[in-house]
Amino acid sequence: MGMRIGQGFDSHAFKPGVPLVIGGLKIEHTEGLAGHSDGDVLLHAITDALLGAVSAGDIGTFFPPSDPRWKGADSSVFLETALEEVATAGYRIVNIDTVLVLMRPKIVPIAGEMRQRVADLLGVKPGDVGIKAKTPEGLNQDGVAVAYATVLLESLAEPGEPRAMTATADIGEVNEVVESLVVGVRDTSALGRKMPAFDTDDLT
Ligand SMILES: Nc1ccn([C@@H]2O[C@H](COP(=O)(O)O)[C@@H](O)[C@H]2O)c(=O)n1
Ligand SMILES: C[C@@]1(CO)OP(=O)(O)OP(=O)(O)OC[C@H]1O
Repeated sequence: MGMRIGQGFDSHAFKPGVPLVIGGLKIEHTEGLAGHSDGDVLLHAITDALLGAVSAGDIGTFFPPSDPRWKGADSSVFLETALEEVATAGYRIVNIDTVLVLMRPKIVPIAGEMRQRVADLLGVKPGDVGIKAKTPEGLNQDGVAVAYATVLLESLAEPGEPRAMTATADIGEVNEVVESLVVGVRDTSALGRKMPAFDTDDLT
């Protein structure tokens, strides 16, 4: 069975006066994340992990930060495109694991809800989504939220199930091919090459 792995990373600085959105969830907090879009650091990392797994580029190649269409955009739009790329390449998600690195807010109390929301957006079961969080202890990055995502994909074709192959051919063309093969055999002998002689006496 064909498997593919992808990884994604993103970071956004905290900024007062904007809503905090992580993993598609609006979270009650004093600040949000700065960004051209809604700044959803987790969905951006997952989007890149999915695109990377099928070698389809990255979030910026599909949605350049210079394009005004993505100003304030809901990041689930980016995720949808990545999911389409995965499906077009012939894969589906096996599971996804993530790490959020941020000082505040505490993620564990809302991790279950976030897992459900991310699973819904990805079209997978909550049990196939990992949400973990760490503080940026010793990194001097208290004003930043960072996200890492890893995704495992499997081929849509069942193991051992050959891909359907169909072909049509004109009977005239088939006859021509058969004839050319027969002529080819004749030609071989005509070139004077020794043909293996089959003698029943060789069989003991
Ligand atoms: N924003 C965060 C950060 C951490 N947690 C939880 O706290 C645990 C300990 O984190 P350290 O960085 O101090 O090792 C971590 O394992 C999480 O369970 C959190 O919920 N939200
Ligand atoms: C999501 C996009 C969309 O304009 O912009 P941002 O919201 O700034 O997010 P980032 O992860 O910095 O860059 C990727 C961009 O494609």
